[in-house]
Amino acid sequence: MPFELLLPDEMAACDRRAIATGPFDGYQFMQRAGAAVAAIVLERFPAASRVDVLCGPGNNGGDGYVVAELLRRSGVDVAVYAEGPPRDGSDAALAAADCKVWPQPLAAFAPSAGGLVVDAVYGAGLARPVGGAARRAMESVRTAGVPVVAVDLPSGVSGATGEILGETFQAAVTVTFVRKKPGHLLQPGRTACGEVVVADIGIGEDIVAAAGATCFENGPELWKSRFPRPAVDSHKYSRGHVAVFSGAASATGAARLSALAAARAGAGAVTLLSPSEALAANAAHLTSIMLRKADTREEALAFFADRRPAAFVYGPGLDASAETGRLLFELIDRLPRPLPAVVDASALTSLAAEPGLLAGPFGGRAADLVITPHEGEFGRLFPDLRKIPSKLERARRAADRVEATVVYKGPDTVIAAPDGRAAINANGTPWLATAGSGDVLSGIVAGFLAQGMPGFEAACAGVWIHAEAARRFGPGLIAEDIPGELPAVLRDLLD
Ligand SMILES: NC(=O)C1=CN([C@@H]2O[C@H](COP(=O)(O)OP(=O)(O)OC[C@H]3O[C@@H](n4cnc5c(N)ncnc54)[C@H](OP(=O)(O)O)[C@@H]3O)[C@@H](O)[C@H]2O)[C@@H](O)CC1
Ligand SMILES: Nc1ncnc2c1ncn2[C@@H]1O[C@H](COP(=O)(O)OP(=O)(O)O)[C@@H](O)[C@H]1O
Ligand SMILES: [K+]
Repeated sequence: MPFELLLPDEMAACDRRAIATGPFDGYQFMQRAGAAVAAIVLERFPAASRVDVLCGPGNNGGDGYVVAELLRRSGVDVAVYAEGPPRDGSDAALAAADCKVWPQPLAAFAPSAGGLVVDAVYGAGLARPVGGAARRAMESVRTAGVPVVAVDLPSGVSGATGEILGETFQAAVTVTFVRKKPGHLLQPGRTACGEVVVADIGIGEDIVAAAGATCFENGPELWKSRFPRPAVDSHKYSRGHVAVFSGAASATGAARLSALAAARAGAGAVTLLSPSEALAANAAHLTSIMLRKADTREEALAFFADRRPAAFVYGPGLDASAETGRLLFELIDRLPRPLPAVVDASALTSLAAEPGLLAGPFGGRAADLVITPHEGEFGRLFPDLRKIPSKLERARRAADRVEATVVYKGPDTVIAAPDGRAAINANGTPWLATAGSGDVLSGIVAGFLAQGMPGFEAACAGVWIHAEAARRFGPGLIAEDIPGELPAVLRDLLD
C-alpha cells in the first residue's frame, strides 16, 4: 500500500511534472479524477434518486463538471450548482463547456430528500475560510442529513493541516487522487472525510517518488524492514534488556504497565528500578519482570554499569517535580554509554517545570531518545508552538528542537523524527482513552528500541501496534489488557 502523504505543494509539483512528461495533459487528469468519483457514486449510492453536484470556481469544480456529465450519461437525474464560472482557459472551463447539465447558482441549491450531494466546491486550493453560499449549502445539507461524496477533500478542510476553515461538509466518502494528504488523517479533517478512497489517475510512482515526501501514513510498510525477530541463537539479554523506573509506593502501577508491555514487545529481560519503599508493592505484582532497588542516582547508575540494559523508560508514575527532570539529565550524562530511552508522563511535566531544561538538543545526549507527550504535556513543553495550526508542523518543530523523536499522542498521533521524517497514525481507537494506556505505549516503544530498532521506526511501530492491539480488544479495554493482545498482533506481523 502506498503510504506517502503529499502536502498540497508536493501534490501540485507531481501534477506539473506529470503534465510536463506526458502522456496526459491537465484536462485528461481532470477527466480521470472525475471518472473515479463518478464510479464511486454509482457503486456506493445506486439508489440515490438525484445527485446534486456543487462546483467551485477552480479545478475542484472542474472535477465536479466531469462527474456531472458522466452521471448524466449514465442516466442519473443530476443537477449542477456553481459558485461562479471557472476561469477562462482553465481545465475547469473545458470541463464546464463539455458538461451538458446547465449550472444553476449555488445560492439556489436546496438538498433533496433521497438525494446525494457531490462536493466539488474547494479542494487543494482552499485559500480562506468558507463563507457565503458555500457555507449555507453546508448548513442545509447537514440539517437535511443528505449523504455527501467529497471530491479530493470535504470543502473547508485544509489538506495540509486537517483544520476546518470556516465550515465543511460531513462526507460519507471522500475520493482523493494519487495519495492521501495530511488533512485526510489529522483531526478534525479526518472525521469530516468519512471513508477515504485513493484513486489512481495515472500519475506514476516515479513522479510521486520525485516529490520527495517526508510524511507518511503510519503502518507496517514504514518499519517492517527494521522489525525485530529473535535469531536462532538469541539469549534473553541479546534480545534486549529494558530498565523501567518505578514511582513511589502509591504510584507503582504505571511503571509495571510499561515493564510488562516492554516484555511482551519482545525485550528478553525487563528490570523495574524501584525506590525501597515501593519494593514490596512491586514485588507483590511481578513475576517475569525483575526488580532492583534504586533509591539514588548512584544506585541507578550502578545498575546500568552492572546489568547494561539496552534501553530505559523514564516517567510513568514518577513525581512531576523539577527534581525528576534533573535526575534524568544527571543519569543520561553519567551513563557508561549513550542509551536509547523513552521519556514520558510526569518526566515530561517535570522537564517543563524548569524552563530551559528542554531548550537545547536534549536528544543529542541519548543514543535514540523518544518523548511521548499527550496534548497537555506537549503544550507545557513547547508553549510557543501551540499557536501553529498544524499538529504535524508542531510535532516536526518539536523534534527538530529537542533532537529526539516526538510521539505527539491523541486520536491522530503524529510521530516526528529530528531528521524531518514524520508519520501520522490512523488506526487509533477511542477505546485507548483509558488511564495507563500511554504507559503501555512507552513500554512497547522501549521494547523495540532495546531490540535495536532506531527511534523513529520503534516509535512508529509502537504506536501502530499499540492501537492495533486496542482495536482487537475493543469495548471494555483497560490498560492491563493491551500487553495481552500484543502476541496476536506480533504473530500476524511476523508470519
Ligand atoms: N493531481 C491532482 O492533484 C489533480 C487535482 N485535481 C483537482 O484540482 C483541485 C485543485 O484545484 P485548484 O488548485 O484550482 O483549487 P480549488 O480547490 O478548486 O480552489 C481554488 C479556487 O477556489 C477559490 N477559493 C478557495 N477557497 C475559497 C473560499 N474559502 N471561498 C471562496 N473561494 C475560494 C479560489 O479563489 P481565489 O483564491 O483564486 O480567489 C480558486 O478560484 C484538487 O482539489 C482536485 O480536485 C484534478 O482535477 C486532477 C488532478
Ligand atoms: N480518542 C482517542 N483515539 C485514539 N487514541 C487515543 C484516544 N485517546 C487517547 N488515545 C491514545 O491513548 C494513549 C493515552 O496516553 P496518555 O494520554 O499518556 O494516557 P495515560 O497517561 O493515562 O497513560 C495514547 O497512545 C493516545 O494516543
Ligand atoms: K471538495
